[in-house]
Amino acid sequence: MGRKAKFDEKVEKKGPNRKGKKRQEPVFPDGLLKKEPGKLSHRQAQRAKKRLLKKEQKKDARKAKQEDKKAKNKSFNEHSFDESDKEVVNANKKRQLKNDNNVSQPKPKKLKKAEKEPKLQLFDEDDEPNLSKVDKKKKLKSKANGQEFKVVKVAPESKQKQKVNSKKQNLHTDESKIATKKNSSKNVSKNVNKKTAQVKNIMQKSKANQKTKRAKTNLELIMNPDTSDEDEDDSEEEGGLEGFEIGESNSEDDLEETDDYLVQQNDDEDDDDDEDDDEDDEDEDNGDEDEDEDEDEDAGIDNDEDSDQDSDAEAESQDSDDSDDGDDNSDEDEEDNNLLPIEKANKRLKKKQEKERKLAEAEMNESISHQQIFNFPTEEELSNPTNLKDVQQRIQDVIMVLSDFKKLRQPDRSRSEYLELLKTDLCTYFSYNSFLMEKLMQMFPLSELLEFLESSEVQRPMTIRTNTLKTRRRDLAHALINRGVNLDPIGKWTNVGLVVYSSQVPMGATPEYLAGHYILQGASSFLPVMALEPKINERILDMCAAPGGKSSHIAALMKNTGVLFSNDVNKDRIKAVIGNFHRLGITNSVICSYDGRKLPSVIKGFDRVLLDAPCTGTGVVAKDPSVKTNKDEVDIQRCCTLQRELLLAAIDSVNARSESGGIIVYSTCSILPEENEWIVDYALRKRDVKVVPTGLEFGADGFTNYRQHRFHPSLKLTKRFYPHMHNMDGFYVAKLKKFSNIIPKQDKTVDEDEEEKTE
Ligand SMILES: C[S@@+](CC[C@H](N)C(=O)[O-])C[C@H]1O[C@@H](n2cnc3c(N)ncnc32)[C@H](O)[C@@H]1O
Repeated sequence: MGRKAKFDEKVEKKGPNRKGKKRQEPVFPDGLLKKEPGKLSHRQAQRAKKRLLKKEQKKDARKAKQEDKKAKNKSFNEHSFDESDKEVVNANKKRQLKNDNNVSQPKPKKLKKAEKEPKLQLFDEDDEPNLSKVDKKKKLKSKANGQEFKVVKVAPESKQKQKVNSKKQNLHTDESKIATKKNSSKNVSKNVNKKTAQVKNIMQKSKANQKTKRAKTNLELIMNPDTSDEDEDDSEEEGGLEGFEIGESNSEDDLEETDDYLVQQNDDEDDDDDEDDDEDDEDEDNGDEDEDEDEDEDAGIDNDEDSDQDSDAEAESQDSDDSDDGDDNSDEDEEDNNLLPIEKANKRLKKKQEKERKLAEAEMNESISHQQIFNFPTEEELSNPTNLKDVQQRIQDVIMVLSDFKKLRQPDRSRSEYLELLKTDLCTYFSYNSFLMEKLMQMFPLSELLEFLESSEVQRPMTIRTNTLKTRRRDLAHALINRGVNLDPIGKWTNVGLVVYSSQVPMGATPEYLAGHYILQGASSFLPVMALEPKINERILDMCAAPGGKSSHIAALMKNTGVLFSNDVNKDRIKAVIGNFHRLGITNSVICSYDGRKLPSVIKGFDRVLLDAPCTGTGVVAKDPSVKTNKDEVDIQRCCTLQRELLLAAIDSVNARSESGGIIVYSTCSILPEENEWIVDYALRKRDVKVVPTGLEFGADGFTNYRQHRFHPSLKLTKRFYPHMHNMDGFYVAKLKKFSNIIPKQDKTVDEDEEEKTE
């Protein structure tokens, strides 16, 4: 229950409406209600008085300044001014004074400069060769300060007002800015000679320009009579009127030319960069005149300048690599003062892009010209050891020549000579023996060969496989992360693999490892077992199992059911299988040590067989760099023969009538076709088997053509994996399905042919 408010008429009601109702009509003194029109209140009168006073002071100061300046410039002006035009003329003089600052001692100096045209063209380089860009910028700033310092004394205004006026002035000059920008891009590419010609033109045009300039001044004054001289500085810096001050005329002219002139002027602006420089130079001279200027005003301007300098400095730091642009930049910086920050940034970005484009072009041209002059090394040069950098360069050069052999070859050199030179250099650079390098050169296009060789130098990322007999990947990952292991799933293609980026503990000694929750295994080693697709309760043979990585994976997929025969001819290596199986909790296996070739005579009838055959290991050179140098033709031949025999034995061990299987997977960690497609192609001819898809979702297709050899088209279904393509060890996987247990009659001549082929 809420409490009821007690009504009391004496208590004043609250709330806007009630209050409004109750409030009496306001009573004002007579003076306020019956105010005489035009009569100001005391306060208003005071303000007006103040304003008037201030205006008077300003006017006086301006006049004093103008007179002072007039006196100074009298000697340079041929025309006298009418007293009746004093106001306008004074304003014109203000502008003229500023312009005069740009062209110190205007007429004589400028004429002198104009006479020395070549010097004008190379202002910064010739006159100030030792000035860095920063120095030049500083100098420009000091010039700018000088100008504004003087100007402020003529028309003292508060900093705020100056800013407002400056904005007004900017608006006023927007038209000219647009014209300038439209034309500046066209004009950037005009060369220094043109500028010289323009200086001459300037001399000729000066009279007309002077008229127009003054007309513009008048227009500005009409539109914005309070505009400070600082604003005028801005507009003139932008409009680039300086180049036209050489003319002598100060006479009053029509305003009609103004707009046209402004566009014309802006057209010319960029071309007159060097002239601007000269005038800046002269400004500096003028700066001396202004040293006695008003300190306060100067400080105000300086603050503005500081902010400009800050933004300039920032822009400069962004664009520091443009520092060699020298005088062009200085001019543009000055011009940039009138641009919005975004416009400045855009301008600089464009400039930078243009510079980068030119650099790239130059680099390309250099590279082409370098290539064009690539000389085949002499015998002496070849026999003398060169440094690796030179070898690397020569590799690139030769690859370039071979890529456009007709055009870039040396007429007296054959393609095979270039290839031989390339092989020698590749062997030197990557430390391969000549035989293996030749094999690789036969396999890959040259550009890909380089990629392969380079990636084969890099260790693959460490990967582990979760032992699903003991744990789940998520739990394992959690446990390892808690131990400071930085890891991720390998990829979508496996749900048991983890890639280890870094670890605070040795990955082969964590409690999880010792407990058998995972095994260290390269990602490529997952692939043959995935292709095998072991099923529970099957009889599976791993013919070459040691040290047991793939075998344990098979056991895990069989979920410790059925029987897994893990065989390896090497009894020492078999010990590693035993150790691993104990650790991983594998209980469905028989570990044996037979020569795989003889196994079918001992045991057969398997649902599936994995033959992870002994090979040259050309896919794992990052792991075992000795492969690069210690494998020769004999090794390959020996491997191939063994691989052929082992594969036939593997096929013979499988029961073609297996309900769930009849599958053979052949794999190697070699990328040589002799050890892969060649072997499978042989088996296709020897046994009643067919190549079936591996079921692996990635990998390059197996070869069907290799040099002069043609393999069965189904070999396309086999898969190749490369370090440079898949970021894993080089690997080969083929999956076969056996259709009959009948072994076709042996044809000895075919075997002999095969051996000849290998040779
Ligand atoms: C590439 S390794 C096998 C690696 C194994 N699959 C694994 O994942 O840990 C090749 C193995 O074949 C074995 N081997 C070589 N000749 C053999 C043969 N005639 N019979 C059986 N095994 C053989 C080697 O001892 C070697 O352990």
